[in-house]
Amino acid sequence: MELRIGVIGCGAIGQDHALRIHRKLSGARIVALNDINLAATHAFNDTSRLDAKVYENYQDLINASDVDALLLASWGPAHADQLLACIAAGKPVFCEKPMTTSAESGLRVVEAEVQAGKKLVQVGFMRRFDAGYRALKKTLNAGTIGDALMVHCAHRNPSVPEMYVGDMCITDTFVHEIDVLRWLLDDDYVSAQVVEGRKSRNAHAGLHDPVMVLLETSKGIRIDTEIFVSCRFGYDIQCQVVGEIGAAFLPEPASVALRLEGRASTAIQTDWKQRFIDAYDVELQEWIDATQRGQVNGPTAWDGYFASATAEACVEARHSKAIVPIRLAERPAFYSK
Ligand SMILES: NC(=O)C1=CN([C@@H]2O[C@H](COP(=O)(O)OP(=O)(O)OC[C@H]3O[C@@H](n4cnc5c(N)ncnc54)[C@H](O)[C@@H]3O)[C@@H](O)[C@H]2O)C=CC1
Ligand SMILES: O=C1[C@@H](O)[C@H](O)[C@@H](O)[C@H](O)[C@H]1O
Repeated sequence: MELRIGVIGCGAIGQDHALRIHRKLSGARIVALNDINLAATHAFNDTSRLDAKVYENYQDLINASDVDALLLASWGPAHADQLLACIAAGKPVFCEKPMTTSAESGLRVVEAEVQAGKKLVQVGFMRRFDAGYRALKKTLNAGTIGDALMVHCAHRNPSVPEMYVGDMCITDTFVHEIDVLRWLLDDDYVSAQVVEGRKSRNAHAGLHDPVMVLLETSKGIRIDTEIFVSCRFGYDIQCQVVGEIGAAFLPEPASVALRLEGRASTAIQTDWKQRFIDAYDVELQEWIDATQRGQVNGPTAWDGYFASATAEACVEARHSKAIVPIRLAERPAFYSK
């Protein structure tokens, strides 16, 4: 039976996800849409020929009897209340990152799910579904480079809009590394430090760019990440794990090598949507399949809470210029691995 999905938040990624479900993936259908921008949602419904029902408020959409599961792609601050409504209705929900914008609201989602007694929430950390990260994890698990000691990462965007300000480099951008490195290393973080360097002339007024985040894990692994969102040259995601006897690198996206006019070159991607396009497909297809089996197979509400709590500690570390311990609530047995 087809999974009937309602989408809440029909902006950039909400539309992308709705279209990939409509055109590319199997086992599901978009039957309902909601967004605070109703006119744009009607226009999207018409131009994409989804033929979905447009709801004026998200509660009615969540409670509709012909909606089996929800896809949340509204702005981060709206996620917590919308997730709590999905859990109250007992419906599975895929929620884009960040799950919540504070540790406190993340914990409320975790507690509501535990109370409901059934895992319903999956968080949109798509890098866990990327073929390159999966290959890297396989290499680490095989012990090929010995135990991991250090990780060097970079998260570079060519530019960001004027509305991207303040600590979004951590809460919106670095949150991907927070999740994927914890999954990759199978380890939790114990402390965070954030260092600001020289500001790039290309960073807009509301932004100090780049910044560096240093994390330490419970096994003592040291992670450094450069976050540089006005780097100009491309959307460049780097991850190098250094082990006792070798180093393992995240594969670069495939690109034809050119020898031309006295130069050898390969292209660097410039658009985050293209860099992880296959990962988004795999992520949502696996979510549809698992939901139909009544399971959650991807990042859970606990992972979402963990990421929000770590991001919060990083923000505190940035402003205090101190090394901040990462303290979490006790993990409920409900989320045991
Ligand atoms: N996994 C990934 O790589 C990516 C994830 N995201 C995440 O997806 C979410 C949406 O991001 P974008 O699509 O880029 O933003 P966007 O601004 O293009 O779209 C957000 C939409 O949500 C709507 N909205 C806001 N509050 C709402 C509410 N209370 N109820 C219903 N609709 C509401 C807005 O009107 C807008 O249409 C964010 O949480 C963002 O961090 C965004 C880009 C990439
Ligand atoms: O989630 C995303 C954006 O919201 C964020 O702004 C970008 O920095 C990330 O690379 C992208 O994956």
